[in-house]
Parts: sequence; C-alpha cells; structure tokens
Amino acid sequence: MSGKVAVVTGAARGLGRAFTEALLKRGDKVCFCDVDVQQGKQTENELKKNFGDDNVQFLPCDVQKDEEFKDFFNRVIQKYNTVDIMVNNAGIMNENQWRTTIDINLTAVIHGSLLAMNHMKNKSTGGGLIVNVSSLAGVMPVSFCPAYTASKHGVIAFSRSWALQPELKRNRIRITCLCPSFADTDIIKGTDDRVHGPELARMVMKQYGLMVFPYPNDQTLYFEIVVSTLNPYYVAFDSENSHLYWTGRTLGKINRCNPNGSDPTTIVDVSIPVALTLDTHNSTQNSIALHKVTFDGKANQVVVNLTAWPIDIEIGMSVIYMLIKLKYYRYHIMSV
Ligand SMILES: NC(=O)c1ccc[n+]([C@@H]2O[C@H](COP(=O)([O-])OP(=O)(O)OC[C@H]3O[C@@H](n4cnc5c(N)ncnc54)[C@H](O)[C@@H]3O)[C@@H](O)[C@H]2O)c1
Ligand SMILES: CCCCC[C@H](O)CC\C=C/C=C/C=C/[C@@H](O)[C@@H](O)CCCC(=O)O
Repeated sequence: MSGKVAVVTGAARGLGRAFTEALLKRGDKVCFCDVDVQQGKQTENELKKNFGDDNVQFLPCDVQKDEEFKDFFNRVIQKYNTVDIMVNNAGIMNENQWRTTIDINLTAVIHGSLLAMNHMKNKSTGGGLIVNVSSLAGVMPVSFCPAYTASKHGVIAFSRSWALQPELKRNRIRITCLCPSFADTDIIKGTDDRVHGPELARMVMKQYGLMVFPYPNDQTLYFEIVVSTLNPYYVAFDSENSHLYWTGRTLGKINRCNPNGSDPTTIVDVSIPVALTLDTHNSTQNSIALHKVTFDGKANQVVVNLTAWPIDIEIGMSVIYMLIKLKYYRYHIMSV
C-alpha cells in the first residue's frame, strides 16, 4: 500500500517528523508543513538525503491561519495531483495561551480534516485516510493542562463523529485518532511555565514515563498500523466505524484489575465491541508488552492474551482497567 501521497502538519520535528519518516519508509511521498521555517528546511534537507529529492517537500505554513492552510493544501495537490493521507499533527501545549491551544490543536485539525475530506471525496481514484493526532489527554482528564485536554477530547469527538457518517464510508474515507502518552519531544520541555501545577505535571510524567524519541518500534509502529488500514485486509476487523488507536505507555497496573490474578489471559466485557488499547512499548525494563489481542467472536468480549508478563509493571494505567472504565468508547481491535 505504499506509493501514496501524504500531508503531515507540524512535522519539522517531534512526532510529525517521525510519522513523515514512517511514511517515507513505506515508499510514500510526503509534503509536510510547519510554522518553524528554519527547522522545517533543515528537516527537509536531512530527509531528502535519505529518501530522495522528489519524495519529500517542506512548505512553510501556520495551520492556525485558514488561508495559509488552504493554500498549502492546494499547493500539495498542484504538485502531486492528489492527497491520499492527511496527518493533522501540529499541536502546542500552553495553558497561558489557551485560545491559541484550541485554535491549533482543535480548530486546525477540523480545518485540515475538512480540506482532506473535500478533496478525497471528489478525486477520481476516491478514498483516503485522515489521521488526527490526539493524546491520552483526549481520553482522560488532566488537571494541569485543562485547555490542552479539552482540545484533545475535541479531536476525538470530531473524528469519531465523522467516522460514523455514511458519507465518509461511501467515499471510502477513513478517519482515525492517535492517542500517544508522554513522548520525549519539545512539547513537554519547559512545561513549568505552561501548566497549572508543574509539580503534579512532573509527578504524572514520572509515573507514566516518557516514551523515548525517536521510536523505532513504538509510536511509528502504531502509525504504520494506522496507515496500513488503507488496506482493508490488514486489520483484524473491518474498521468502517470510528476507531481509536490508543498508544503509548499505558499498560501498568494490569495485575490489579486482572480478575484471574496472575493469569495472563483475561476476558474483559466491553459494552461496544471493538475496543483496544495496545502498547508494545518495551524499550525499558519496566515496560510490558501486550503481544496479542484477539476477538473471540462473541459480541462484547475481548480476549486479551498477555504473552509477556513482567513483574515490574508499575508504569501507568492498564489497558484493561481503561477498557472497563471507558467502556463507552468504541475502539478497534487488532493483533500485532
Ligand atoms: N510528546 C507528547 O508527549 C505527546 C503526547 C500526546 C500527543 N502529542 C501530540 O503530538 C503532536 C506533535 O507534538 P510533538 O510531541 O511532536 O511536539 P513538538 O513540539 O516537537 O512538535 C510540534 C510541531 O508542531 C509545529 N507547530 C506548532 N504550531 C504550529 C502551527 N500553528 N502551524 C504549523 N505547525 C505548528 C511546531 O513548530 C513543531 O514542529 C501534537 O499534536 C501533540 O499534542 C504529543
Ligand atoms: C505537559 C505535557 C503535555 C503533553 C501531554 C501529552 O499529550 C500526553 C498526555 C498523556 C497523558 C496524561 C496523563 C495524565 C494523567 C493524570 O491526569 C492522571 O492523574 C489520571 C488518573 C486517572 C485515573 O486514575 O483514573
């Protein structure tokens, strides 16, 4: 499924850059934008060296500015004739600039999704994939950054609502969210001045741990999985409905909620079938690997096989715990 044309916003560095590289490795062409022109050009030069001049292009764009965003998107279409994958990734975290946080993290994601949808439904080949980058903060309250959290909840609500639209299905457009946990990028640097309660923020980050950047087997893996859903046969279940990929280090405390004690297999009831939090993050000894998740065929039951069961798994929220807690979510189950 390579050879697609992708757009990634806010990809001069961090997760956006990692997603861009994941796409380039697949053999896609990527046009990325960023408001940081200097960093964008530097990244473009580095990526061109590795992936070829014709395959990657940087264009300056502030996604907060409607006209600029529209022009950027149209320039990509002019150059490549099409956009198959749209990754709305650009984001900031600054509670002192809460309006800007909402503008970039939510309003621009809505704008980017609509630009992509309008194009994808009209193009002759039809179809496409929209990946909206939310956060774990999109599925739970985070007291030290309420505006950021609201923006990320909004991204999920917007994406899930569109994903249920028959029009999208008819046009073979998939929309999905990524919900990473803390990752070691610039967004979490110097947060003391940008959050309410820096001590708590530091404590929570310590508790959850930072996903190390770059993520050879972690974040980009999820991204690749999501992108691979362009191929309907890759996924374990048809993903015509809204689905949420919840990624990151979120698997701690599984032993506390495993009804079978230390038995690595447990059955979790979920009110709506198709739910998943997956985490194969295993770059530190404290991490747990959830190797396989299968659907047992019965409605509302998910069988979670933990083929690795490390003793030290105090690393955050457990998948199962969250599945139970957040059972109103509709997730997507797949094996990795
Ligand atoms: N790092 C984490 O812990 C984490 C966790 C969950 C979700 N996320 C989300 O991942 C996304 C990427 O964040 P990151 O961690 O790579 O942070 P980052 O700060 O390294 O990267 C964000 C990029 O977006 C760009 N950007 C900011 N405002 C922009 C604008 N108006 N127009 C265009 N580009 C703009 C920045 O210049 C930067 O290059 C964000 O949406 C963030 O909320 C990050
Ligand atoms: C300052 C960092 C800005 C970037 C934030 C990223 O988007 C990542 C956010 C990821 C996880 C946040 C988790 C926060 C959890 C706490 O609110 C925790 O106390 C919640 C506990 C909930 C519960 O026990 O039910």
